[in-house]
Amino acid sequence: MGEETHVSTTAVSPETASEALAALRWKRPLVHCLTNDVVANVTANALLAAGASPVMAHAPEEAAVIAARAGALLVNIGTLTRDRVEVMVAAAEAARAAGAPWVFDPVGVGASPFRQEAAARILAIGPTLVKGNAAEIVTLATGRPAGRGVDSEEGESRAVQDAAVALARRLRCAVAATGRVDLVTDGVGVLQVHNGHALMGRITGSGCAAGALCAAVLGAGAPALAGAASALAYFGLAGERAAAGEPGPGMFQARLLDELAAVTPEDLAAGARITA
Ligand SMILES: Nc1ncnc2c1ncn2[C@@H]1O[C@H](COP(=O)(O)OP(=O)(O)OP(=O)(O)O)[C@@H](O)[C@H]1O
Ligand SMILES: Cc1ncsc1CCO
Ligand SMILES: [Mg+2]
Repeated sequence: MGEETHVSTTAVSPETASEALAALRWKRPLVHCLTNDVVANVTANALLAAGASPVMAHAPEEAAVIAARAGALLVNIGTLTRDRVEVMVAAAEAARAAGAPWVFDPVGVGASPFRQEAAARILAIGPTLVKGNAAEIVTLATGRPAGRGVDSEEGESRAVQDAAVALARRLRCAVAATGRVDLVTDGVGVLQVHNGHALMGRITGSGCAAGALCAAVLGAGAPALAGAASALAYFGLAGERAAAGEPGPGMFQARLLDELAAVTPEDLAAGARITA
């Protein structure tokens, strides 16, 4: 992947992010989450605090029906089982057939061949956005496991950006790689989201909530690239505000929910830091 891959023409203004948040609050999209056992509660609370409407529904009898009726679907493989893979495939196919956006979060994809094979099956259905931490995006792009367990050890590097761009081109979808700076690409343009705080990396489920918030913003009608960058800027700004006074991880998680509810579209217009 050469130097020509970074095209700096895909600017997203703070006003775009602000409008995306206003649309989310106005439309209150139903977000169907097929997510992991660790983060289901905090994900539902994050969506509610943001202004969306969460529903968690894993049963094979109903998952596809609900996915087809929802504003957006989130597929997160954090605590995968063989049965869940089948449910995820059926729900993703239903969302795609209904024309609803769906987000894939490849949690810990490098941890086992089982996860890698499941991810490949799910990706073949054609997500709107793939959102992972840097290690997960590098694993999907190269086929070689990076990172350990569900945590990223991948630094910010040109390699991460090249991996995200290559993956977006191959899948023909948007890709977001989170970390201290989040990278979002559609395979042509690359956006960097500078909002966030180191405490976000010290609580479980911040990446999972980020994926759910991306799904909510896309479910409210935003296009994939600008929508994902807007959602990550919003989440990062809430994290910055929650970190004021340096709380411990427990208080930080509670304050993060409070700030997801408190941040207004005007706050986001003033505080979003997105560069092309
Ligand atoms: N050092 C940091 N500085 C600023 N923001 C951060 C930092 N670390 C993580 N974040 C933010 O936290 C969110 C989650 O990113 P991260 O890459 O830690 O996800 P993850 O590894 O998938 O998390 P998890 O598996 O715990 O859910 C993103 O919105 C990211 O911008
Ligand atoms: C800790 C953990 N293990 C599987 S999923 C998960 C939540 C973070 O993604
Ligand atoms: Mg994650």
